[in-house]
Amino acid sequence: MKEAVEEDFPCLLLKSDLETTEIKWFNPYAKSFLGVEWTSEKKIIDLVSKASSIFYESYIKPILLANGEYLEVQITLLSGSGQRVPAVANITVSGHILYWAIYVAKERDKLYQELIEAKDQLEKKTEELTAVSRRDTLTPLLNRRAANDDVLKMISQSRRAFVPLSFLLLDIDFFKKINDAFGHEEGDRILIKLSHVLLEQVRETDVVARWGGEEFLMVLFNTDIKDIKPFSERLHNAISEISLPSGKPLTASIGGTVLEKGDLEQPNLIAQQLLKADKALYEVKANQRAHTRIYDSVHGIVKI
Ligand SMILES: Nc1nc2c(ncn2[C@@H]2O[C@H](COP(=O)(O)OP(=O)(O)OP(=O)(O)O)[C@@H](O)[C@H]2O)c(=O)[nH]1
Repeated sequence: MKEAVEEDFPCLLLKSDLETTEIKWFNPYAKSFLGVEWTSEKKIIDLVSKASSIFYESYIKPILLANGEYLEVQITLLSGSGQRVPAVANITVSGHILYWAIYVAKERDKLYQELIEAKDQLEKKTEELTAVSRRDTLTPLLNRRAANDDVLKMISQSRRAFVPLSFLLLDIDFFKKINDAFGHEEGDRILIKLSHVLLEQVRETDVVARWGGEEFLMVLFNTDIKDIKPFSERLHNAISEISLPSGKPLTASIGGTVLEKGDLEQPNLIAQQLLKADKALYEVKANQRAHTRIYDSVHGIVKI
């Protein structure tokens, strides 16, 4: 076997002056990689990027003076064609001469880049999957489980600094008749249109979900009984803008309740609030429909 000679080492080997950074010697690999001829004026700072040369002065040099070596330093080389090439250097110092062993880290950086991209894509996919798993299958609204999670967050926020939360259950009037008269597909289209109307009427901090078939849950943040009245009027008006194929307006009934400070200590808080809202909804359905009623712990069920 032939003896190893300078030409055989697949890394850049250099000797340079600690202070002036003048290159005293480099191996043939460095020569062909950098595309430069050796001249006594060549300096390390001519072979690396501007950032690396600043890094050399402010960081590499002091560490070499203190420790006598600096291993696995990341630098950017400038190749003969002016390309920026990531590299890793091991440097030792003897007297005022630095000994550099630099290996090109293009592949490692490519791999690292690919790993970062794969991680980004995974995170994006996870976000997409989470969004899909939170959404109702027909409408753009949250499904029941996601709404439950979000309302629990609203409640814990309210525990930290109390804000009233209004729970409203909305149920389309005579939806069975709509399905029967115009078909299930038309029924689905109405559910979607209504969902958009609900989303338009609430604030970003509110929760709107399809709670079941033709029943929807809205939890309005920082909203008490006096705020529900104008909201409910606006909402009933907006819903009536949805026309059925017969030309008649769509209507819905709403039953609600407001979470009060004292309620926060109760167990099964969401279920408790929904029971109250449901009682109010039952009253609307049993009477005029197309209106809102609120269950209030002091007054019982009140018309809005
Ligand atoms: N098109 C469609 N219909 C649905 C969907 N989910 C539930 N429904 C229908 O909604 C109707 C609900 O009927 P009911 O519970 O009797 O209520 P309603 O006819 O609206 O009567 P009131 O609530 O008393 O005004 C049923 O016919 C269900 O089949 C859905 O995803 N798409």
